[in-house]
Amino acid sequence: MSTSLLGNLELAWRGFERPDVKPFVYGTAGFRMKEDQLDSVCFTVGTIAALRSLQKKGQAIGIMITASHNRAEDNGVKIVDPMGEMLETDWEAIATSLSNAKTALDFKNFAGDVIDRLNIDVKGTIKPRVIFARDTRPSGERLIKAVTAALGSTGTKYDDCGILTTPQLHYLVRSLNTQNSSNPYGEFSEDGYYKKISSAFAACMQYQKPNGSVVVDCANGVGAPALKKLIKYLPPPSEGGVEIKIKNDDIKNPEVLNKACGADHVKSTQTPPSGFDSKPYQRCASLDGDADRIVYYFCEEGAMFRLLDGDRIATLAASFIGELVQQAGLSEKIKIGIVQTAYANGAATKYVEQGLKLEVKVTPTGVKHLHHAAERFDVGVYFEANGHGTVLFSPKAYKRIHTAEPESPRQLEALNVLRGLTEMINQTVGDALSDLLLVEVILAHKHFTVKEWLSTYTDLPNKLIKVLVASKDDYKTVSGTAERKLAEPKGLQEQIDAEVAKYNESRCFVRASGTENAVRVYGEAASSHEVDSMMVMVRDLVQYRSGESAAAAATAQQQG
Ligand SMILES: CC(=O)N[C@H]1[C@@H](OP(=O)(O)O)O[C@H](CO)[C@@H](O)[C@@H]1O
Ligand SMILES: [Mg+2]
Repeated sequence: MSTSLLGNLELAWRGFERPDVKPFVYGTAGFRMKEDQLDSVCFTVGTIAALRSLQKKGQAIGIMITASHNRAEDNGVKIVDPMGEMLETDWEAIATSLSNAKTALDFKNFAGDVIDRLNIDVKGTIKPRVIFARDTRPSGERLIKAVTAALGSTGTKYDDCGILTTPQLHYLVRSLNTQNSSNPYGEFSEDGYYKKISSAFAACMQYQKPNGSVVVDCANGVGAPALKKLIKYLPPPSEGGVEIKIKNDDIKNPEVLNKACGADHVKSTQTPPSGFDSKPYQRCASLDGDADRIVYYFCEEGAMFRLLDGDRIATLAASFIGELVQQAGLSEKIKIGIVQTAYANGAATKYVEQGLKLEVKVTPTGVKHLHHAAERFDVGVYFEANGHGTVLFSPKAYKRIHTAEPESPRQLEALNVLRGLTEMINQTVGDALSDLLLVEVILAHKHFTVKEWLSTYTDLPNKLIKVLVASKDDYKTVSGTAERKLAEPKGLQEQIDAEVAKYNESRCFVRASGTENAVRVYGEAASSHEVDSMMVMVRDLVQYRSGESAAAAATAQQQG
């Protein structure tokens, strides 16, 4: 083991001592918390990225500093693996342990153990390689210093890629690592990203004209400058391009980041961003603060709000790609599947299975789970209901699409659009900008207005609420149920089942959030009235149980 690497880390750690706060955890969204508590965590992440790169024989690892849809006082940091995917689960646990080291010596010893245990060659000639980027939060600039301190101590070669969206950083990691391969993913630069997706968009749109404009709420986040740059590469409306009208693009004032706007606000409140006064049936979309989520929506006459969420984007994409595959004569060779979580509306699942006749897989919450499940299909469409998702083409499907010989002009057209989609859709992670273009291509090809898109199926009335409990860790789900059944607290699931059975077409489940200190309750039923009443009953059951366990814990403490 390299004593100088560990010695350097030990010394440098002293500048980024762990604050005396509750344990850090690398969760579904990496580390996320108040920005003023993150410096030591960022030092840890720099160290982890360097070790991971060494383990991967010098391939580049990515670090993204963002807290997505949270307000500006929060920040977060996550690690991107070599092909642009999320960090492997085993390393999440390593990152968690290392971030909780209380002294420089602990930090050094733990890092040393990881190096020994995983047989990481720190003495050889391979240099670690890391690239990083951040969103528009002011704290990002300070946190980068903690990252670079660790990268410097480990002799890592690094690039500061500046202010980018999360999916752009994922794109860059994969592009850098495939640069000299037979199948380069794209040019390793921000411009390369815009060039790749805009030229693919133009290829997809060569046969169709867009149907009106789209208004895009950028949540006053990094999506705003990125979308402005992207627009410069897209064909202008006068030449058949889509007219994109940008809203909420104030990145100078951190106060307004994600404030009453953005994809998370729109999805969870089921209302437009505040101050939005679009015409009835105007197509609108909202990005989140780091532009990896997108939802669409519109208002009917009388300001009735209609949401077109991740479930809608998934069904739209799967049906369109299915039609193209069939037109191209490839339906025997390319199987399409959809991946959802338990939060997908039951009507969407039914529509996919019975209307589109496609297979649905349901995974636990968290994009990583969906991504891995989608990789098992030839074409895997995955979206969380909140608008995070993408479409994955397997290497086999990619090859078939790119090498098929068309036998008619109709087949040629379908193949050209499919080929465009394989380049335009971000294959590494959900990407709001690439998904925006995807939806625009599909609506143009299908000649769909938002009204027609909405009419493909009718959502079951639903509600998602958050319940604050004494200890969310008491809530454990039964494995293999995609979090739809509780194993603990004992007996609670039976009580919920008895309650839910009183309502029509009802479904309800309870699980601990992976990102917040709370329990989430999701329910749907035949009418809003039934949903409301069922949710109150289930919430009360959870709260009652939580009160009981808090009281039991207090008694145990007193007795102890
Ligand atoms: C119901 C819901 O929307 N949950 C979100 C939320 O996870 P929780 O584990 O539910 O807190 O944050 C995750 C990370 O952004 C996202 O992947 C997920 O979809
Ligand atoms: Mg996000």
